[in-house]
Amino acid sequence: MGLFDKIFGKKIEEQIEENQSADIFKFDLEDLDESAETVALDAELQSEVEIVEEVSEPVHATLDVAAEQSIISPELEKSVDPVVAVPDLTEIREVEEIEPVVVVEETPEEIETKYEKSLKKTSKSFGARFNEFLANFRSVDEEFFEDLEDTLIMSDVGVDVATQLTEDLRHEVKLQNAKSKDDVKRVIIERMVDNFGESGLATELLMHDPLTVMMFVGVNGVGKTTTIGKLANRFNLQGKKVLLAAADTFRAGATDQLVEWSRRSGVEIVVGKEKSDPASVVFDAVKRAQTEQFDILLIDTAGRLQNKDNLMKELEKMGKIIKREIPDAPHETLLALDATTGQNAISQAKEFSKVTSLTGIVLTKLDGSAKGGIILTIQQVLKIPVKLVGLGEGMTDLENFDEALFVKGLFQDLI
Ligand SMILES: Nc1nc2c(ncn2[C@@H]2O[C@H](COP(=O)(O)OP(=O)(O)OP(=O)(O)O)[C@@H](O)[C@H]2O)c(=O)[nH]1
Repeated sequence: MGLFDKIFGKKIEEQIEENQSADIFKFDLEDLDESAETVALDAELQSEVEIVEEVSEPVHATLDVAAEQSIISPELEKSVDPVVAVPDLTEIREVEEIEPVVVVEETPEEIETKYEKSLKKTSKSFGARFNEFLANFRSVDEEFFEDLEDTLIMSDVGVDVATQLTEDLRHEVKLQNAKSKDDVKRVIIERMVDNFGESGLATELLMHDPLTVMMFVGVNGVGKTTTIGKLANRFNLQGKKVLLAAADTFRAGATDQLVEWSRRSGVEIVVGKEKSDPASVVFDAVKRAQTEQFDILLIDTAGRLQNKDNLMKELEKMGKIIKREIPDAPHETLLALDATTGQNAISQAKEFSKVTSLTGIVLTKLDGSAKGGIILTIQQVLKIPVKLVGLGEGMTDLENFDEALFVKGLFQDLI
């Protein structure tokens, strides 16, 4: 049974044979394979990593809950160089000291309503385009399919997916002998929904015992820090011991922002001095997470696509440091993408895929976007599962990605 049947519960005609030509996926994931260049880089990084281990006692601090001032304490400000040994300022906050967070368990209905509300803009623009297209419907001819392809492209489905879908629909419309406007509309939506459901990608976050390490990557401003804050809060409410690592030491203010989220969600954080080596923050955080038996470590990173080589080196270095302690970690490397950027998000995903192996996508700002249709492209073209969606700026506005709720929110005005 296709996703369409599962969601909308209506009987559909027999599906045409699944069209699975591998070459519809223009994005070639073999770019991810380790190249000779990467291996050479490893050797180079190896020596850097050693320095981190031997020389650097990473600078870290835990926010004093009461303190309103900067997270960098006076002692830390005085320390000359993060590579030179500095006093260990880390302290673990007692759970009692942490600000109480109101626990509100969401019902499935509430989650569904959230999806619906967040997808309003997308489904409105989707619906409007399709209704306009169908209003011009005369007959199923070549012009019809050309217009359909244009409509799909304008709906942020992406050129490759639009072309493939149109091709599928040519067969399907014939097969189902769809002639009337309603028949055609129905076939189009069925095919789109079922195509989506056929991705077969696992959308759940991968959790590991005793420690789950999740690394967040993405360009500036897409919502990494906010997502980490929301997730930290969620895990904390589930009774998990959560540690944050502020490994974006490049952008002034990035650490402060994450510290604020740690305070709001009531979890601990490891921070580095501004411009210190992000890998040393990661190293320290992993060590602490292990020795102090944290359940989850969430790592925030800097995203500077304008400098791909540096980004690659930095992510590789962090990856090596994590793997040295925990060979199968990071268990998740999640790319945050801003839904409002539409197809640009796809280009970002392709670029990041080249520098690091992604396990999933967090699609943020779905609530402010009319371009939620890009989820269809992300899953079909990139073959990377969307695992989380950001549905607002609030602490609880993060949901696991649910295909059925998404599709329902996207298409229900058209059914
Ligand atoms: N409406 C909406 N806003 C969001 C969502 N997620 C994040 N934002 C907002 O997006 C802005 C940027 O979010 P950040 O979390 O700072 O982004 P970032 O990727 O960490 O950015 P850098 O720290 O600069 O790398 C903030 O104003 C957030 O409140 C979301 O799901 N919905």
